[in-house]
Amino acid sequence: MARAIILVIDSFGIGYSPDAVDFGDVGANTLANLARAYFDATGKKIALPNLSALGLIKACQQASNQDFPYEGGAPSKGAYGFAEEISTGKDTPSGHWEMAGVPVLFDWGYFTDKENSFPKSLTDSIHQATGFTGMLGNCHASGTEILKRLGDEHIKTGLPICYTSADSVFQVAAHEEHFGLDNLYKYCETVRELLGDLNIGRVIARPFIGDNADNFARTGNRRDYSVLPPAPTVLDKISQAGTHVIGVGKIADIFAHQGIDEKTKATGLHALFDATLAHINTAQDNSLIFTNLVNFDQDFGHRRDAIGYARELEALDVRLPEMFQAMSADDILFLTADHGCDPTWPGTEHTREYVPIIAYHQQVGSVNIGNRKTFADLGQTIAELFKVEPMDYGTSFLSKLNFKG
Ligand SMILES: O=P(O)(O)O[C@H]1O[C@H](CO)[C@@H](O)[C@H]1O
Ligand SMILES: [Mn+2]
Ligand SMILES: [Mn+2]
Repeated sequence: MARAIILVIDSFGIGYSPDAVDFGDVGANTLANLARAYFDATGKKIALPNLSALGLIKACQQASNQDFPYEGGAPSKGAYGFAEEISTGKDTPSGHWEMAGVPVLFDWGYFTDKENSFPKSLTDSIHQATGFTGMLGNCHASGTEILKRLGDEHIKTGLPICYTSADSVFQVAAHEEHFGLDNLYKYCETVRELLGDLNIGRVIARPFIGDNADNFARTGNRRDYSVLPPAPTVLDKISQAGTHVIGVGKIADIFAHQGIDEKTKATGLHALFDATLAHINTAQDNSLIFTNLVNFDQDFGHRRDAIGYARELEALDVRLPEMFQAMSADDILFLTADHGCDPTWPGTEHTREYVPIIAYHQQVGSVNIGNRKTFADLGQTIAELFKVEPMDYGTSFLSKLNFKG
C-alpha cells in the first residue's frame, strides 16, 4: 500500500437523503440544483468531464433519480457510490468524523434562539474572563451579512461580534488590525473553555479586514476550536500504527489535532489543491493525505451563490488530471463530502443530503458501489487499506474495487 488521498469537497451533496424530512430539506440537491441554476443563468451546461468519468454524475442520478444539464461522459474509471449520514447533525465535524469511522450519535448543544442566542450566564462569564464589557451580535447570522451590519460598530467600540447558526457553533468575528488576530484567538480559546458542558461542537474565529461595509472581507486566518471526537477515529488508529497522516486545510482543526502527524494550511481552492499535490509529490509510502476544500461551502454554499459554486466545480475538475498524474501506480484517491449546502435552497444553512463516494486508482476500472448506508464506509475502507483493526461502524468497499491485472 503506497499512499491514500482523501479530498473532501466541503458541502458537495448529491441529493436529499431519506431522513431529510427531519431537517426540512426534502428537495435539496446541491449538484443537480446548482447545475440547473447555472444552465438557466448562463445557457451553459456545467462541464465536469473528469468527475463524470469517475462516476460522479451517475452517483448523483442514482441518489436522487433526477437528471440535470451537464457536460461529461459515462463513468469509465474508478468506483462511485452515494452515502447517507447516520450522525444526528448535518455539520462539518459530524460529517468528517463519521467518514473517519466515528459517527456522532448524541445530540450537540445548539443555541436555538434567533436573537439573544447566548444564555446570560455564558455571556456574563465571557465578559468577566475576557474583560470586555459586552459583545455585538449575540444572534443567528450569516457571517458575511453580519459584517456588513456590525463591522463599523465593531471598529468603533472594539467589541467582538459573536454569532451562531443552526449548527452547533459559537462564532467570533473581529477585525485583524483593529482587534488583532492574537486577541481574537485568545478570546475564542477563553470561550471554548467557558462553554463547558453546553456540548457545543466548535468555536470559530472569523477574522476580517477592510475599512467599511462595502469592503469588509474575511481572511484565510479562520481557526476552528473543536471538541474531541467521541472515540478514536481511523486517523488515530492508522497514525498509531505508523501511517503518516497529513491534514491539508482545516482537517487538523476539525479533528482537534488528533491523529494528525503533519498539517498544511492554505486558502482557496487552488492553494489547497497545490498543497495537496506538493504532499503527493513528497509523502513517504504509507501516508494518508487528507484535504478539506472549504471554499465550496464557505464562499458559495452558505452564500447561496449557485453560479460561483458551479464555476468552482469546473475549476476543480480541470485540475484533477494533475492529481492523477502525480499519483503513483499504487496510490488511491477518494473524493467525498461532509454534508450538503444547496446554494438554491432557502436560508443559508447546510442541507441533509447524500454525499458522493468516489475512489480512483490507476488499476481500478469503473464500478458502481451503490448506496452506502453510512459515511463510515470510507473510514472502514481506510482501516482495511492501512491494515488496522476494523472500526465499530461502516462496511469496507475495498473488495468491491474492480482492480485490473
Ligand atoms: O455564515 P458563516 O459565518 O460562513 O457560517 C457558516 O459556517 C459555520 C461553520 O461551518 C456554519 O455554522 C455556518 O453558519
Ligand atoms: Mn462542511
Ligand atoms: Mn458550512
